[in-house]
Amino acid sequence: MQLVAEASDDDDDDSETGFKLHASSASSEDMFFARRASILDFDLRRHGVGGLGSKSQRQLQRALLSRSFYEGSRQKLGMQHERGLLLYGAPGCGKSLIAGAIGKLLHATSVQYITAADLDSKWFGENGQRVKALFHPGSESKKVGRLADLRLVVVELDGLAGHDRADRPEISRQADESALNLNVLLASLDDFEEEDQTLVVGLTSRKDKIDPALLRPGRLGVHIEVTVPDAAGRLEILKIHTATLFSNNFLAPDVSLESLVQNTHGFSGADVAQVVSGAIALSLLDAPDFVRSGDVPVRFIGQASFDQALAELGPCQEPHNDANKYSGLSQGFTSTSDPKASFAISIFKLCKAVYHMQRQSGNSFVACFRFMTDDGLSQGFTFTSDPKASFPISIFKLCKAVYHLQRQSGNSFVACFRFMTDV
Ligand SMILES: Nc1ncnc2c1ncn2[C@@H]1O[C@H](COP(=O)(O)OP(=O)(O)OP(=O)(O)O)[C@@H](O)[C@H]1O
Repeated sequence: MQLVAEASDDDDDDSETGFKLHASSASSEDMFFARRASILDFDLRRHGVGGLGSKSQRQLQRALLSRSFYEGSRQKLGMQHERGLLLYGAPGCGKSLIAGAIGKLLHATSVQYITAADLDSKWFGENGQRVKALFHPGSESKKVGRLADLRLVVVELDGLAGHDRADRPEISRQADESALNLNVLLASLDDFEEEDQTLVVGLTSRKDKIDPALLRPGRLGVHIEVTVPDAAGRLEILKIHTATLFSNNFLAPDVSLESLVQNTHGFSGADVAQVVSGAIALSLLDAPDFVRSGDVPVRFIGQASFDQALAELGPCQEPHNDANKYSGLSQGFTSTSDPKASFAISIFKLCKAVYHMQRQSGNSFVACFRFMTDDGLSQGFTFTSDPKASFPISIFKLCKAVYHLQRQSGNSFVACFRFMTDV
């Protein structure tokens, strides 16, 4: 467990739970006022999160609104707090970042991150008592009259609350521990009193693996999908990650964020951030004297460094999107097969998507495949269609190659397509 946000240095030690309560120097009234202002004027970009669409922002705003009311006013309105939220979606798209941003936006008194490893190593075998205590520190705040205190508990659910391990005897001990921790988590959420000053945010990249019992209203009842950013989202993320370079005048005039947006289709927020940090590092490596002196001239980082960072990251570094996201994209798309569907169905869906895309974009394509095994992604391959061959021949050859690889590697695949209109 890691305590990542603290409102004040003025701490009271809570020896029962082992966690610290932070006395806020602001009055309850000030805290509610600040919280209300940020909820009403909801914009996660201010807290460093780009690309979260207006629908998801609105959903989040609605879920947090009750936190802006004094207890009495909330009860008069008959409004109930959401006890928990679930942020789910592809890795590296900002789930943890959003959880942290929620903490800032709500002026949370503290934010605690808990992973399955924390629970397994520290609390397993203690009947979950300490885990329960972890979820109920809000009552301590109430006892000492800090009515505006709000704790955010962020739980990494992957590896904790899954139900997929249960039928695999070789990992039954892990499954037992997972089940115990899940039960403790469920019990803790159920024990919440209405006025508890704790909000739980669960994070997962595999919502389908989470026990549905955890996801019902009253537990982690609000589900917000955090998707791979679209072009507008990538621009927001690029702006966020280049803001310091920009304000310190380190970007050369030839840097075009729009061209980076065009060339980062299918990239997660983390990939985009990596392009920016890669460009900074590459331009500094080319000028060791500046590194030695620590005196970097203005307009130092040019488009070439960004292009090089992009080339090093590769066109299919992290194929993230799922099969339904292809429509309306002109540059390419990423498809992930449904692990529950047969291979034939998955490849049929993929071909349908490729076919629709091809009608918009021309004949030639580059396809990059990776196959998923239990251990993660196997190597996969890249396929470039022959510009002289007809589209059906090309897609047939691709399917044949995919079929052969699939026989060696299992059922599921991740495919990343790009269409070349001008070849
Ligand atoms: N939407 C975004 N806006 C701005 N930066 C982002 C965004 N998404 C990712 N990043 C960058 O990538 C980093 C990693 O993102 P984060 O850890 O929040 O992803 P995640 O979805 O929680 O990933 P995982 O599921 O692998 O834990 C962030 O610290 C940030 O630098």
